[in-house]
Amino acid sequence: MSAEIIDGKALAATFRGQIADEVNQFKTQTNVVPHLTAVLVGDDPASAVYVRNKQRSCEKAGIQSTLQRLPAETSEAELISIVESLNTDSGVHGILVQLPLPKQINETAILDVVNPLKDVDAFHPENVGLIVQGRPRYLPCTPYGIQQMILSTKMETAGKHAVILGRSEIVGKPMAMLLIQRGQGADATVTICHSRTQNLNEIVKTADIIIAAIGKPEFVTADMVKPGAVVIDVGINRVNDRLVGDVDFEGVKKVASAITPVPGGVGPMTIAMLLKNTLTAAGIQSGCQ
Ligand SMILES: NC(=O)C1=CN([C@@H]2O[C@H](COP(=O)(O)OP(=O)(O)OC[C@H]3O[C@@H](n4cnc5c(N)ncnc54)[C@H](OP(=O)(O)O)[C@@H]3O)[C@@H](O)[C@H]2O)C=CC1
Ligand SMILES: Nc1nc(=O)c2c([nH]1)NC[C@@H]1CN(c3ccc(C(=O)N[C@@H](CCC(=O)O)C(=O)O)cc3)C=[N+]21
Ligand SMILES: [Mg+2]
Repeated sequence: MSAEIIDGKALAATFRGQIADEVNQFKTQTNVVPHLTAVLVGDDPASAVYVRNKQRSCEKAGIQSTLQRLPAETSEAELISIVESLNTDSGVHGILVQLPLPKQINETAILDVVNPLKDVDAFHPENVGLIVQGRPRYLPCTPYGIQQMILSTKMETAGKHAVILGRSEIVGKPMAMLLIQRGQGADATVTICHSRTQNLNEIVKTADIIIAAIGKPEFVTADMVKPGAVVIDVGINRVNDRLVGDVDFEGVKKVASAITPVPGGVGPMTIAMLLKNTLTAAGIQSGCQ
């Protein structure tokens, strides 16, 4: 038996096509071009991959995209003032500050100053609060994309045990929040594991759905996976100039019922959801929603 490969690249292309149509309609109705500005401080390898693909996808969907590259030595005060000027620039609808930030910059301090209406990552505490309460303004791109991928498998998630590896604000925590909500592609029973978790292998072995987001190449191996589990690989790791996930794909695909590849899995879906959020942001700021 070999797992169904969840083709994130193809699924994302379908979503991007729909979004491009909606962007077109939006432009005709409002004369406004949705505009996303990303800020990249220094150079993180996963961020570099993201930036490249994001720029291209925005262009193809008719969304204007700007990248502000800042040197690794940029101070927290300098970055705050750049974010503040984007906040008040009415031509910019979405602001995305690439994480991780260099050591001298406190990430929370930066995310707190992003205008919540322009926060297409959904990292601002107001947006996080709305997600936790089940009334999201924006859905966090990576978890939202993953939920769409799980939905595409037609697997029932209600009552299933989802084990998330990693507790970051960008993937692990918001993923748990989406999966415990009521409704389609949710209603799961969720466990979050992290670097202090005891008996991690035994916990993972009980999962119907495994979501690996720890940034450790090929950490999840076949012996940790219950036969028939759905395995989502979020990891983006560079190993000898090759992109590998957090899951040992070749081993795990022999026991899982469905699995996402890296590349071509979660990454492209993250970008598709970012485009969707940028269009939503332009709508909110043009009084269309
Ligand atoms: N494809 C996509 O769209 C995206 C991919 N990524 C990728 O996903 C991965 C995770 O990213 P991100 O969430 O930002 O990562 P972080 O580095 O912020 O967090 C990693 C998490 O994994 C936990 N962890 C680390 N080692 C272990 C271990 N041995 N056992 C159990 N838990 C462990 C950490 O625990 P603790 O909290 O205790 O330190 C932490 O909670 C990275 O490879 C990143 O590049 C990220 C975002 C989007
Ligand atoms: N504020 C913020 N928000 C993020 O969502 C965010 C971030 N910072 N920092 C970096 C991580 C990483 N991330 C990726 C998204 C898509 C791909 C992606 O497109 N991956 C392709 C790569 C294809 C290739 O070029 O080889 C794939 O997996 O197929 C990768 C990585 C978003 N992140
Ligand atoms: Mg930092």
